[in-house]
Amino acid sequence: MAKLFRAAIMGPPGSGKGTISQRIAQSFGLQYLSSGHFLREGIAAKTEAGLLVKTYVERSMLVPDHVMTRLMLPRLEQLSGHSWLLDGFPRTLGQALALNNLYQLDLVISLNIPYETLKERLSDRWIHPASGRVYNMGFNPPRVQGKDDITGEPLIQHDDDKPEALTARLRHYKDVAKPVINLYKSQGILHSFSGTETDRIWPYINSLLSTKMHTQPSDTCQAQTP
Ligand SMILES: Nc1nc2c(ncn2[C@@H]2O[C@H](COP(=O)(O)OP(=O)(O)O)[C@@H](O)[C@H]2O)c(=O)[nH]1
Ligand SMILES: Nc1ncnc2c1ncn2[C@@H]1O[C@H](COP(=O)(O)OP(=O)(O)O)[C@@H](O)[C@H]1O
Repeated sequence: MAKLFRAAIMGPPGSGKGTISQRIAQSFGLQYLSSGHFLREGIAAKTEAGLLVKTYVERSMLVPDHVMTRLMLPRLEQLSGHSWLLDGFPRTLGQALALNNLYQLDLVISLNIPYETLKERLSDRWIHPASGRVYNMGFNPPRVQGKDDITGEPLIQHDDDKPEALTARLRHYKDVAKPVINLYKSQGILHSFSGTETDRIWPYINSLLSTKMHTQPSDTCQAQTP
């Protein structure tokens, strides 16, 4: 059997993790798991996990590590036999160490995007809540304004994408992400990308993954894009 490929993508809110993950999933056939989307799905379906995390997610506060690992690690177990890409998990050192005990990641992508760019993008971010598909009125607008391309259902904006919530979110992201980034740097698997446009960063990520996965081919499972 081909060697499985396991990757994670990190970056502040609005840095393009979801956009790039969808491209990676489509191009390379990895299973894509977004922690934020997974949590919101549970909240919408009122599952036990959803009820547990609701107050944290609604206030943009980090869900405690022990809850997060209890939810995410069994999801990864279900993906055994597949190559995967994680977006939004691990977010803290505690989560990274818990993941590390079970899986050795092959690659971590870290996105460095200027603050002004993040602010602009998020004020214009629209989401299809059921699937997690992301739009931006300038960069990738829906075909019909305010409607999801696939289902035609209405798009929404997250409250925590508003500029007043953003500065605190970004500061918090940096503090929490630093030890995680240092861990992956020390393991030699961290690849950082800087810029203001996803379309300019994407060719570099595409080429990195082609090289890495060529020497370490993924399984042939279907991409599961949200
Ligand atoms: N203008 C512009 N918007 C972008 C670019 N890349 C992504 N976006 C949009 O910026 C917003 C944030 O991107 P997203 O992938 O959701 O970021 P995440 O929070 O890191 O997952 C979304 O509305 C995207 O459509 C870009 O290069 N230019
Ligand atoms: N790994 C995680 N650890 C703790 N909380 C998380 C994690 N991933 C997601 N969350 C929760 O879900 C919310 C939404 O996550 P996400 O969609 O990744 O948004 P963002 O990156 O824009 O903050 C976060 O504000 C947080 O409450």
